[in-house]
Amino acid sequence: MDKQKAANQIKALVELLNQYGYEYYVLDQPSVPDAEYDEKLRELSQLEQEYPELKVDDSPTQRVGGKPLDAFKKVQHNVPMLSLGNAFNEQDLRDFAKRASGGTDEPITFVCELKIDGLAISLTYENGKFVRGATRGDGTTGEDITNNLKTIRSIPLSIKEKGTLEVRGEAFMPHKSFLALNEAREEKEEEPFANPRNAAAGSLRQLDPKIAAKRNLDIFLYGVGEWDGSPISTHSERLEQLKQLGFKTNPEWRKCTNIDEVIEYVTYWTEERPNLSYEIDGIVVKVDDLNQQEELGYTAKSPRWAIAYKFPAEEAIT
Ligand SMILES: NC(=O)c1cc2c(N)ncc(C(N)=O)c2s1
Repeated sequence: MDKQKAANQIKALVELLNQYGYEYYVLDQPSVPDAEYDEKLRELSQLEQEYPELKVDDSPTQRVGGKPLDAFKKVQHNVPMLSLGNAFNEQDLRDFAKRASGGTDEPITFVCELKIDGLAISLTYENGKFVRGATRGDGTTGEDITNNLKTIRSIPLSIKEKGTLEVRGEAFMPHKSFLALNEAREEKEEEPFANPRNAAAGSLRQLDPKIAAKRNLDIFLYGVGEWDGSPISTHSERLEQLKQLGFKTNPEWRKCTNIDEVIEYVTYWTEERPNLSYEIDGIVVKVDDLNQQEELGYTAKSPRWAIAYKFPAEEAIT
């Protein structure tokens, strides 16, 4: 095959395989059997071996790349990644809603989302390419873990969005991956991880991306940092936008037109939580309207327009 033909074939295979990967890892609705995916991946790897200079950054063969690092570089978050104030009971939630309405009884629309028990991360895309992934760190300075995040199959290596876009979410280890990992560790007489959150954090702190790649991590995106994207007026529109851009968002979010509906949602998920395939440690409640969020602003370290309801700590099953 001549070089131009190889370049066209590589481009077509990368696009096709990324679409297959999106269907499988983001939508959980594969359109082709695994064998077909594997066959196309083999064809792409062979072409890239024959023409290494034709490799492109968003090729699925580049997910587990990079040599082990000596250390992680520090990175600055231009838009700080803030922590959330906590609520521990119904009254705390009602007090939050009262403050959010400025003490009036004017009804406020909230968005409730599951609080994923993982590691807060930031993903930056430039001209559609995934260029940097970082931990939250202390909110203003995090660590560059790009090579490890590239191994998470539900993170797109390219999106159809020009300019700079920074999205934020939670990387986590699904229950199934956690149980398998601890079983393997016990067989090797290694210390098991105490919980999926520690396992996810430990995996993303690996200096060798080949180890992170084996940990079957996943991610849900739920917000943006730096983005001059199309103007929208609510957080719920933001969640829809993230989904349209090809990001994996958690499907259980719900718009609540008053605090009673928020409490209903919290009650439902307190019961339903054990049936999820991943760990959650609470519910995040946000004011939906972005102008109202701006009016409410921030305390020194948290937004006034959001709160994290924390589930009561589970008694350790002895
Ligand atoms: N610290 C934070 O701001 C957040 C932390 C989390 C989390 N662990 N899970 C979900 C959300 C969400 N859907 O907004 C947030 S927001």
